[in-house]
Amino acid sequence: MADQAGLLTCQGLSVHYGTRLVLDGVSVAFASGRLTALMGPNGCGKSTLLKAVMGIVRSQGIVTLGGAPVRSIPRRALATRIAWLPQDNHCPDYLTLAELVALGGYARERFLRGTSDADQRRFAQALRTVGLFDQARQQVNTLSGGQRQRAWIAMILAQDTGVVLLDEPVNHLDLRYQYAVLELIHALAAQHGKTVVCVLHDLNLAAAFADDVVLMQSGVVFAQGATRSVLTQANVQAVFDQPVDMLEWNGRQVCVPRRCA
Ligand SMILES: Nc1ncnc2c1ncn2[C@@H]1O[C@H](COP(=O)(O)OP(=O)(O)OP(=O)(O)O)[C@@H](O)[C@H]1O
Repeated sequence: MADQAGLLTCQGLSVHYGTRLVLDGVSVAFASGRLTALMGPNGCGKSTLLKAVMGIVRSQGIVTLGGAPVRSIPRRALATRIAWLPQDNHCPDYLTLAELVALGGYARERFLRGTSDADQRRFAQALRTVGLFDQARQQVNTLSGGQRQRAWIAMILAQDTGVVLLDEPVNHLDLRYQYAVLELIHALAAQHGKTVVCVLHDLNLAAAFADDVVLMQSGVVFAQGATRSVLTQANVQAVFDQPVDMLEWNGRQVCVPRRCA
């Protein structure tokens, strides 16, 4: 049974940027132990939904975690329960990889105590997991785009929260690391019981790794549920305005876009 403490819900969530409504009454539930892919065309509101959950943008509606309104949770406590990896991440030039990952443990540090041995072990393990342990002393700005992306993922792992929100975490990654990182993200849900929400553009990666899909269009939820029931030819064509074939291969759905010309 899903852990209710990790249940993240949005009820009637709306966001305006200025006078423009970009999220229109979104109601979704993200269960623990499951990897949910948040999908939809560019500009449909995926990042805005994650920002609204984190309270980064002003919203109407209610977000709850474990039944309690997220707004009622103090920011520092929230950082021990929800980790959010935005789409574009920047850090000061001088920061090393080890220092970046250690930032993930900041919310748990106790006043004047610094980091514990257990924290240090967790940071080292996070770096090993993303294959960057040997680069720990290297400055983040000297890493390649893909290595940098893995460094940020290590920071999120070091934060060790029950809920993990990832905005396009496999951007810039080569084929091997797309799969390695998504295996890892899937394991966070499947083996560690975390609630994992991941913005993905690649339908085939979603079909391979996601338990559930929330498919958005123009600020609303077009379909949500088990991956297989959401990633249908009709849904995909309607939302992306692109003819596709959905094939079955090795018990998995494969999306093949059709060339129109
Ligand atoms: N700070 C902002 N001010 C004004 N409009 C914004 C702002 N941030 C996003 N928008 C607009 O809100 C809409 C939703 O943006 P959002 O970034 O949530 O989309 P998305 O689904 O994550 O897109 P993508 O797949 O391209 O990352 C877009 O039309 C975008 O231009």
